[in-house]
Amino acid sequence: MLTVTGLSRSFGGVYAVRDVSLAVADGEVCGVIGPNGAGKSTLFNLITGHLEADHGQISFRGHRVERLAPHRRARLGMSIVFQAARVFRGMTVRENVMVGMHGRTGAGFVSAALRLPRHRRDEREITAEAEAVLSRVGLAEWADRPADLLPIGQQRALQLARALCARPRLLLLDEPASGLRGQERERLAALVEELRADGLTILLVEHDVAFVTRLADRVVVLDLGRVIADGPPAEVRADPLVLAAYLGQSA
Ligand SMILES: Nc1ncnc2c1ncn2[C@@H]1O[C@H](COP(=O)(O)OP(=O)(O)OP(=O)(O)O)[C@@H](O)[C@H]1O
Repeated sequence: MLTVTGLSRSFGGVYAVRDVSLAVADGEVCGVIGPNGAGKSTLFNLITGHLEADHGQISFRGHRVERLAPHRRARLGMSIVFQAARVFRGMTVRENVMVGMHGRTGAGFVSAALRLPRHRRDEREITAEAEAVLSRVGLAEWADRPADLLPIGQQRALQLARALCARPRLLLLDEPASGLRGQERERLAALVEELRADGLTILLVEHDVAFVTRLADRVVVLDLGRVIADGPPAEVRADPLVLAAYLGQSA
């Protein structure tokens, strides 16, 4: 699904990501962890196209994408949930999902303004699809509530719903557990597990090691911009290099 080869990016002569290679197989949940400043966010932004690499290649579903703009990578099937993403205030949960879907329908502004039959059909389809995606993330009962009044865990689920509307092949999650407490974190983990069971491929960049090692089939560990371990969670957790990287940080 995704292959990253020899990817590097520096800021002011200091490498944030250095010669990173990794591969994510179809249907896999791949986690990326690492201590503070390891290069996780930089790697995430290089893969999505929000940062440009100095060197290296990124292949996505057989296409070379490292020079493509983010929206063109999205069109190939990458969908992103950003850490800092917000919901639209003053809109309901359902509207929050629908607003991103309008760009995808065939009928344009004129048919919408004149309320032509094609526009009305599109509206019906969009509403039905929004309902489906909200059920998928467990928000169906919240559809008519103002989105900004949802608890943070459900706002995170709403962001996932919006990302799913694009029918992605690869879902990229940037620190999805940040700011979530016990039960909310559990619910998000269950949701990611369901999406995996549906066959979605997921790249999960996350600070919370327990959250990642529980969900991921494979974990890539970064430290100081480099990959220091890559393997099944149990193996990675016992790796002396990984332990040293995290212990070094707490020391
Ligand atoms: N835009 C930037 N300009 C300058 N330096 C940057 C920039 N972005 C990242 N860096 C540096 O690159 C290194 C890696 O940062 P990055 O944010 O990718 O790490 P991280 O693993 O996501 O860290 P954290 O877990 O703390 O969010 C850090 O030393 C950081 O200071």
